[in-house]
Amino acid sequence: MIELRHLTRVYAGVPVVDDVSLNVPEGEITALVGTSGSGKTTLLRMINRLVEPTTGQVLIGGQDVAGQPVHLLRRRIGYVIQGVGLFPHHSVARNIATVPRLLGWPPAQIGARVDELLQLFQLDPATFRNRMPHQLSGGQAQRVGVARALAARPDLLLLDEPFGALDAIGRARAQADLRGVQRQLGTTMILVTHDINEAVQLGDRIAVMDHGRILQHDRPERILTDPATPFVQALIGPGERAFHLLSLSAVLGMTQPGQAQGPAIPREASLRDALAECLWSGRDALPVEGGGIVTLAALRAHARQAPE
Ligand SMILES: Nc1ncnc2c1ncn2[C@@H]1O[C@H](COP(=O)(O)OP(=O)(O)OP(=O)(O)O)[C@@H](O)[C@H]1O
Repeated sequence: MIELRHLTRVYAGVPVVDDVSLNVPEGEITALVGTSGSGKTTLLRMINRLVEPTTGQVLIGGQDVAGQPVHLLRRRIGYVIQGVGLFPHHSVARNIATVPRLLGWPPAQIGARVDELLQLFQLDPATFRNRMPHQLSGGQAQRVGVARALAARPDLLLLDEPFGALDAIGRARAQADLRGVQRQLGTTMILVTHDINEAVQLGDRIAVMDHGRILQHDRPERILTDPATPFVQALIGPGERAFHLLSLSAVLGMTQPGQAQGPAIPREASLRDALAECLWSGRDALPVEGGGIVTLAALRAHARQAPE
């Protein structure tokens, strides 16, 4: 567990992070979302001590980070920023191996870890291991950046707008990869984003920030159906709420017995995808791959459902 206790950072007499207390559970992604200048980056950087708090504490596994040598702390905390910052004169493999080398891992173990991570990010090791950063697309470079941050199995991964520079398709792919890798490795992650869509897609929990304070910290479903303040409601965008809710669940959980016409939808597709397909193809029900159907009526009911 990562505990932020009464964290405050003051610049020129103005608190840009203002008495923030937050518990980040292990093994989950917490998305920190808010408008530009709300203090997200400053809050994130106080966790790995790139910014020192004016007052307050950060505890990781019960230990105050203030008492730990910074270079040791940062080896345990991965950090990914927009634009990646890969070392331009080092190969992909050498970039990913940065922290394991610092830690003195045996070369065979480093090589195996590099290949394992490349595979996790769907980059064929034989093709990508020896490439130089300038030979990668933006999306590939971003994935290598995340792989590098994960190489030495950090306790925590901090991500600051990691996909901000990618186009929509690259971003969707990188988000899906990150989600998959997080599920597989169980790494605790804190993700800063100004994109509520990204927060809903990736966050097991979402913390909404405004003017240096956390306005609401909860499961995405709760944030969507029960926004704590008008600001949170405005950030979600009332017109998008139903679609966000549908994007949180898969077709699999909404499948019912029956027959329907036309092409089938994959079981792992989101309910939002199913709705889009119903509207696009003019169907009231879709067959689901592997059996059963999903109906427009069920989708409509789900989009209005308040969480229990
Ligand atoms: N080193 C600094 N000195 C003075 N002011 C700073 C410093 N770093 C950040 N600030 C100010 O603190 C406020 C919060 O900045 P921060 O970068 O944490 O916000 P953010 O929510 O991450 O914004 P963005 O989404 O635009 O990156 C801003 O008003 C910024 O100008």
